[in-house]
Amino acid sequence: MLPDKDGPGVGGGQSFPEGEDPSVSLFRDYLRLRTVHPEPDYDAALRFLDRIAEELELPLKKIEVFPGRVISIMTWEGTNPTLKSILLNSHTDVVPVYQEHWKYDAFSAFKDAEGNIYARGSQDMKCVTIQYIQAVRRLKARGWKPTRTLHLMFVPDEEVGGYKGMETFVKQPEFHKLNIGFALDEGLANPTDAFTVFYGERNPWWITVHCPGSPGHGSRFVENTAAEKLRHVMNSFLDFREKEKHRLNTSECFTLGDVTTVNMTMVKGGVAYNVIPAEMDISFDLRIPPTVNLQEFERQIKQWCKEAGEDVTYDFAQKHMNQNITSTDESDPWWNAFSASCKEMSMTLKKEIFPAATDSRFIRAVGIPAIGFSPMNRTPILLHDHNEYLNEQVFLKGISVYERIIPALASVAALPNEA
Ligand SMILES: CSCC[C@H](NC(C)=O)C(=O)O
Ligand SMILES: [Zn+2]
Ligand SMILES: [Zn+2]
Repeated sequence: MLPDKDGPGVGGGQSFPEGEDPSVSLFRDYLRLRTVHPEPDYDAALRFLDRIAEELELPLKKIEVFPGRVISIMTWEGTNPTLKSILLNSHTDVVPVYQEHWKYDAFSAFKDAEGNIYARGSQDMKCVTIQYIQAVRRLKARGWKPTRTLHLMFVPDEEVGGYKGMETFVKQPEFHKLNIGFALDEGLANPTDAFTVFYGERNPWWITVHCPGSPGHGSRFVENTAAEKLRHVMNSFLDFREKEKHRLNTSECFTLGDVTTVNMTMVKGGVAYNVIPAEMDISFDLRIPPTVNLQEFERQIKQWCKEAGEDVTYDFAQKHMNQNITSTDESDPWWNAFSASCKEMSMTLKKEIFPAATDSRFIRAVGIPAIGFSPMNRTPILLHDHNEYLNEQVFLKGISVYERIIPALASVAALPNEA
């Protein structure tokens, strides 16, 4: 049986397993593209998007932010293009896999008897890309037209920090010309009936503390060693970690996004068993909620380093300082449009701070409200994990969800600053 409601062409000549919804087939085709780090096949993604743009009869603009790093923007112009536009953002890259731990080939998009589709990117976030596309396809098919312009943006390199993607692009004139008023980007699955929405993110700080010390023979009690300082630093950070963990575990209303996490992730130093090293480095991944005073927090780090001993210094590989959050007040027109359409579909929303970092942080940093949302309820959180999967029914429901949310956002009445 061939698919029905989306009509022919959805699969673009790709696989159409018997009886399968064409949106699911398209999703599985996209999952098979190896846009995986460290060498993502971005050309395959660009060819795929070219094909989609042709099918949807929408212009596709490509901006090469760095060599080989292209941002594609598919635009559906609104009937009132002077109003601020809506951004539907998704990244095209995925994180690597440990294939030996997967039940199926991570790039075969295998579907089991329950309809679970296994593939890297099935949750993070190729599902959302295809859901945006299929929602737009359905809206076009039924003759609906947006008032505000819609931009579907497909960005590279989110999984490696976004420098050659969104971080740089938001500072370019081409981005500002898009005149974006509100953005949707990725969220996380929710194992319950509810859907999680993210209105802010914790700031990632990746810090290395350098502990210099007196070298010497490994058989002696040398004073002022690098290791003693490193132990002091390690204890200060990890004691704080315990306190934050306790705060999370004892406060019922807290989620991970509400506390600071600290993880010691690297230790470097030493050349031989019997040579006391002249320096040791210790690195931490810190994630800091938007409610924390960042200046005060850095003063605390400085103090820990001072207490650890002479000449202990630190530097940052990542130090995000922007603490903008997106309004989820019912009086906010964007949030109101988003949440009201979810309510109409009887969806329960759980508002949270995203525990890790997505491209939304760059969007919010330039003053644009952004909500992180991947419509996946009744689904375990498996992003970056082995055997990442998404059930086809949950995936299909997500298309219908966007079919309601997109018109609601595109129809938000002119705001006072747009009049
Ligand atoms: C700080 S750039 C790295 C971005 C990555 N994002 C996710 C979602 O895993 C992270 O939070 O580690
Ligand atoms: Zn992601
Ligand atoms: Zn990811």
